[in-house]
Amino acid sequence: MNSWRAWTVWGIGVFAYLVAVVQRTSFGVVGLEATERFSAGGTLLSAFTVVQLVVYASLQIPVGLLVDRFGTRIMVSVGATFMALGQLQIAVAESVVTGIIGRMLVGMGDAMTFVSVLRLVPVWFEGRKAPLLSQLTGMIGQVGQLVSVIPFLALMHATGWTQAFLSLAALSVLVIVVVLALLRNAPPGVSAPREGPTEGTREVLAAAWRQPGTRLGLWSHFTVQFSGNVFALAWGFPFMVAGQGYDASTAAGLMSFFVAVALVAGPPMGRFVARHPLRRSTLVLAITGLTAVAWTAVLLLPGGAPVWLMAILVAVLALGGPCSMIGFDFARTFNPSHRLGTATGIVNSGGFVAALLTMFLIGYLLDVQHALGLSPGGLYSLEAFRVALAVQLLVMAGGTLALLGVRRKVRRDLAAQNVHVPPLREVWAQFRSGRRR
Ligand SMILES: NCCCC[C@H](N)C(=O)NCC(=O)O
Repeated sequence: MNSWRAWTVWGIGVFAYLVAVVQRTSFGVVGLEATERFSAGGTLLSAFTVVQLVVYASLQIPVGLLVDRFGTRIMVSVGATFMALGQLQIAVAESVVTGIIGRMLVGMGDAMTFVSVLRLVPVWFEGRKAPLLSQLTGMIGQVGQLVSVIPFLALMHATGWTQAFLSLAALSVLVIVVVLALLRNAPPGVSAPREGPTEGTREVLAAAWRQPGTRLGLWSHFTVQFSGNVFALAWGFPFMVAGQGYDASTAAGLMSFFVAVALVAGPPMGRFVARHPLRRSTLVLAITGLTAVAWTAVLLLPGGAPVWLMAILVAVLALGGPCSMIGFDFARTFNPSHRLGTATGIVNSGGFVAALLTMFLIGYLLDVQHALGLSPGGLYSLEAFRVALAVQLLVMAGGTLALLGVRRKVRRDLAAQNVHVPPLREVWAQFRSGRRR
């Protein structure tokens, strides 16, 4: 454990995840070229993203079950195969239907990667390192977005659509080769997933779900991550440009700021979680509260939000990504290792289901206001956005209530094992008397 071999295995897993993020985000950065190639407008193009996300979210639990049975090596190489085939398909696709099939294949492969890679951490490293390494996995993977925005876009402009997507397919082939050659599910002598207790699929799923810690992870991921996803993947750009009237370069700058904050916030959050495991859900609630306050300020300010206020909102939204990794920490610490993939899959479905639901509700509310003549400024007017985006507060409130309910159950179970979580006011009083002394 913690040997150079562990670091090599983890490094390969992280590389596979980074490549999955490149594949996931590659289509989004070539919107203009895609509009031309598929002769499709904005709504049809957004179908590519939505279909990909639906496939990704719906496969999380099956993938979790499969990784517990077959292990990371097989799942990541099968995932990379799907992504290579998907990008190959996109490279030659000329119609919307064939393009969407390509994105579905990419979504399938992408779905198999993160949950499988995260499973390597507790198997190859000692427990204290796990929160930080999980954060680093998520954080380094996000660099894949930058690979899409900079070298991939440059390649697209230099060589054209087909060559650029063929190169991405080749990148996933490289992942298959490296993973099959060097990645191992577990260190020698440690039981690999399929050698664990042989529970049936239904038993594993039921046991992972019955564990309140898994549900605490699910609701944490659900509540704190979705708003950032909705902003970055769907409505942030139209809201800033069409709703607030920012120019496109300011909006693009704020999007880059989002990625930068998400990258920087990971390690401190990992260290906080390692030091204060009993305060994990409090951190989730605090970031959710900040998100709600920031959205309320941006949506209520008469005459639109100044750029500095939007930057604060963007920074808070970006914290949601690393903070959502706490959900996986709950899955890891409350489940035995042979059920970890399943529990992680359950948790990971939370944020993405919430994001899809909210993206849909926002689009629906914009359409309804327009159809009823309630948005005279147009479909994407600031007034229409104020109402539509406010629906996020309801989704956040629902997630928070569910989180608080299951947290009570988790704390009761902990108390039965003699682990008591001191109330925050007690911790604060101790902290103050310590400082005075
Ligand atoms: N530093 C932000 C990492 C966010 C990771 C995120 N919480 C997540 O759920 N990722 C799943 C995936 O497949 O990317």
